Amino acid sequence: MASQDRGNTIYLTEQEAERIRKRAKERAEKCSEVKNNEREPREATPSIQQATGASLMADMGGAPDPDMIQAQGGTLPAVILDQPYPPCTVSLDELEPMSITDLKMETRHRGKKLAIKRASPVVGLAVRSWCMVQDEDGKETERLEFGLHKLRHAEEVLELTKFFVIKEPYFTMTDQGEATIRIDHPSDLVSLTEEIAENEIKDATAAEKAATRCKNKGNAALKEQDLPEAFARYSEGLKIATEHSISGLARDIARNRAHVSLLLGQLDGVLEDAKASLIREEDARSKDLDSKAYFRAGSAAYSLGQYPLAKKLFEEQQKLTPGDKDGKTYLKRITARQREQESGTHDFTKMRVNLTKARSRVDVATFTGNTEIKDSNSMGRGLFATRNMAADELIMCEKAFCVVWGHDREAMTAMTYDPRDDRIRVSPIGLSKAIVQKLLSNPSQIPPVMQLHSDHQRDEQAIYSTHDGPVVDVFRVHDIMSRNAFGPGTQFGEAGARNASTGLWLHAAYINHSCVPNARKEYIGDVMLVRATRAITAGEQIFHAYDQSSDYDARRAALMTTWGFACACALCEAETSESKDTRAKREELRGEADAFVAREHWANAKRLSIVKAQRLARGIEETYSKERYEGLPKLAARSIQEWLAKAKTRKL
Ligand SMILES: C[S@@+](CC[C@H](N)C(=O)[O-])C[C@H]1O[C@@H](n2cnc3c(N)ncnc32)[C@H](O)[C@@H]1O
Repeated sequence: MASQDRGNTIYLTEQEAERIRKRAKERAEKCSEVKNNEREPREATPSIQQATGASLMADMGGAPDPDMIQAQGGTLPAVILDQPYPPCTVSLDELEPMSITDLKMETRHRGKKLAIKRASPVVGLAVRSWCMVQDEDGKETERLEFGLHKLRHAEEVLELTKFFVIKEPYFTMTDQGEATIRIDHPSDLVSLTEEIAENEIKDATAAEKAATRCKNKGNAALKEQDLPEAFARYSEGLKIATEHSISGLARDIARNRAHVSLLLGQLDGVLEDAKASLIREEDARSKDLDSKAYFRAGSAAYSLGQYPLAKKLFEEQQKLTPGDKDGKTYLKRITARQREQESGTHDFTKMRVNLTKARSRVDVATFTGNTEIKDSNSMGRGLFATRNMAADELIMCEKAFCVVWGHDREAMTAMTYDPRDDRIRVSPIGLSKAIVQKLLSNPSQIPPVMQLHSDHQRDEQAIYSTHDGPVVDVFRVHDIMSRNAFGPGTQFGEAGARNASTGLWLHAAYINHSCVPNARKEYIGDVMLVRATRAITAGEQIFHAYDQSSDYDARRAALMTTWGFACACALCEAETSESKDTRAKREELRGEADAFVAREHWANAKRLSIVKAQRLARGIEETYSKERYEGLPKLAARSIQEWLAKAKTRKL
């Protein structure tokens, strides 16, 4: 079995594919057999010993990983999506406590919460991690598994602390038939990172001492570059200081936390904390501190692409510390971004020149002014032109919401099996991990991402946050990524299906496919440019080609597997109405022509080669009926025609 990965191919033999399907089926059967059964108690000591041994092995890189499979040329993870379920959307204080002994097999314990402590080291595997956990009193032991989204700020969540509360725990089975509590949605696991017990804080003086201790610990962690720890300590201190109305200290901690959040890419939080930290007094020190807060908030607004807000914040900063050079530089950049955003007049040459592997994320504004999103009938929503555009004109240009480059550590490709349609696909799961992380860090971005198309719509009312933080449905992110991600190509030389670069562009995601498109995509780093391939009139729908293969069967199969639709464009209609033999003959000739192009470089072409190329081109063209293909592209002849055009420009 071959699976297409946007140009590259990963092969999975029929036997391997069958093994994945069988594993999924057997697990589903076992789960339904044991549904609602009582949990079988575990013995603490051997369970913990087993996890400790497995963790050691994993750290040494020698632990057997049941998720890894052998595919063409090496191993890669196989992820069975199982039946997706939604994340918990209520706050901890609305859930009823339960204990490990209350767990029922194959059950999502709705309305319940389970407080646990980690009782073993974490076994960190490629896709999921697991460990042993116990009730708070240590009497019952159970296995806990965290799925694909197990990391936060590149660290194992299960290792960040020892104490957790699981919201609406899901008790199920591993593929190997072992009982386990399973976390898929990161928001279903609340880490209790607080170090100071509430009963230690007896009065305002004790509260001030405790909050100051947290602040100092946060500062020390920041010095050590341990940002998650600094964030946790500042958060704890801020909570104590706010609850006890110690306003000066609360402002100091909020200002420091804004700095850490900026470094962690938690931009929404920077804006909130920086605002909360403002002193608004006239003395020099207060002005200086407020200037810092405005600078942090302005930087966050800039990174979020909120240029009018960023401008306002940097102007405030300049009032407090007139002439500050860094603030001034930002104001200049904001003016440039606003111009780009309004008019689409970007300096693409400069963008290209400044692009490097290390600086692949380009500092430019998104421009969408020539387009609008509207209903596109059978294709769902689509992108439409709001004015006439000439051939080659820029229709839109957009900075990626998220890109994972092949050379990034996060790049990870897996074979995913989806029991909902029984298909095995090559999935850039590194991208869905990165999207989930970005959404958890920036909850304001959750609605625009969740509004994107997916085949599996949920009808329940979407809730994107609780008192415990943002809620991200990871199954939905996976479904959305599967239908909306594109590859920005091999701009930095990396190649291969295993580490292909992929990204998500939120506005361009509304562009539908046609095999006879009126637009083409180009990339400069993480920026997608969409240009008209012919004149476009206002009101016309914009189309680009998701798949450009000239092989009718391969193209239609890829459109169905990767994108879930059967194309009904004029070219597909023409090809569908032809006989199989005609299409097969054309494919054979295209194969010959492509081999010729690969063999003979146009720059060295002799007269004889040109004659041969002309014959090949003619042969392909003759397979196209004149009437049927009137005004339609002859895709199979594309590469040989391009070769001929280039060869003829040379003087022979
Ligand atoms: C990237 S999204 C495009 C925007 C999408 N139509 C929407 O409503 O958000 C890709 C999905 O759009 C639909 N689509 C795109 N081109 C199509 C076409 N030519 N015919 C039918 N459906 C199409 C398919 O459902 C596909 O998975």
